[in-house]
Amino acid sequence: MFEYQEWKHVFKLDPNKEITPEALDQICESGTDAVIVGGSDGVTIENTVDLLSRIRKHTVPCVLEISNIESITPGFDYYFVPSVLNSQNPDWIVGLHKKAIKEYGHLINWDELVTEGYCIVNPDSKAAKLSEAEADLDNEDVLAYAKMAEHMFRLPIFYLEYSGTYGELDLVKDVSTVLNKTSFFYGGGIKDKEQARTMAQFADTIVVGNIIYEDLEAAISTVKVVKG
Ligand SMILES: CC(C)=CCC/C(C)=C/CC/C(C)=C/CC/C(C)=C/CC/C(C)=C/CC/C(C)=C/CC/C(C)=C/COP(=O)(O)OP(=O)(O)O
Ligand SMILES: O=P(O)(O)OC[C@@H](O)CO
Ligand SMILES: [Mg+2]
Repeated sequence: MFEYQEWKHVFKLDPNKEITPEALDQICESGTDAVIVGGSDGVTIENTVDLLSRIRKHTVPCVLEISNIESITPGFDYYFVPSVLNSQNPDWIVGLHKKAIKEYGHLINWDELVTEGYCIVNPDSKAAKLSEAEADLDNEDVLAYAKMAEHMFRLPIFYLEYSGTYGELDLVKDVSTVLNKTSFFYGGGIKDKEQARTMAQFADTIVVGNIIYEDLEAAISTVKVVKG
């Protein structure tokens, strides 16, 4: 399956973290719909190309989630570009994007570029700090961002980012009811199959990240409950 709108489960691998060849084989052959390569710090062209070349031994679709201009490299199936809707600094919403497009616009295959409307709701996460997100939001704020993503900006993806901590189910449920055309990605704190199953009831796609590096077996177990 290649179309990201159909993905139910994805793993996010951090180029700045070590993963053994055996663990990477298990992730890529797990039955997940795709592997996203991305992280908020220490992402370089070297560790990105290294991880891409290792993942490419497998057939799983592979996405670069761009966190800085310097580590963009050809060879991914898609380029996911975050725009942090709740950032207080326009650089993280459109500013860095304008700079990148001015410089590399002629190289962009627009069919491979997919914009993610990020709403970062864990104020302690690295991503929130880096992108200067106003993350202490109430549920109505988050729902407003979700509606904005779909109806105003017509973004392909709304990404509710709890990075590092498990989210509030009622909010995830409510977000799912306001999104129809925009795909709803949920990420943050999924550590076992029960948590994966719960969030996958409401999100179109769940993103499993850090647990890969803490408990590989638990990470792998999140695939089957979501994909069947
Ligand atoms: C040659 C070639 C292939 C050309 C292609 C050209 C192309 C695709 C150009 C792209 C143009 C473009 C629009 C680029 C955007 C540039 C850019 C830098 C945008 C900013 C992105 C952004 C807002 C980043 C903020 C941080 C963020 C939201 C990162 C996402 C990843 C994330 C949340 C990871 C989780 O954090 P983690 O590191 O795992 O944290 P822990 O360590 O705590 O777990
Ligand atoms: O690492 P975790 O907490 O699983 O979060 C996944 C992803 O949303 C991070 O960008
Ligand atoms: Mg992480």
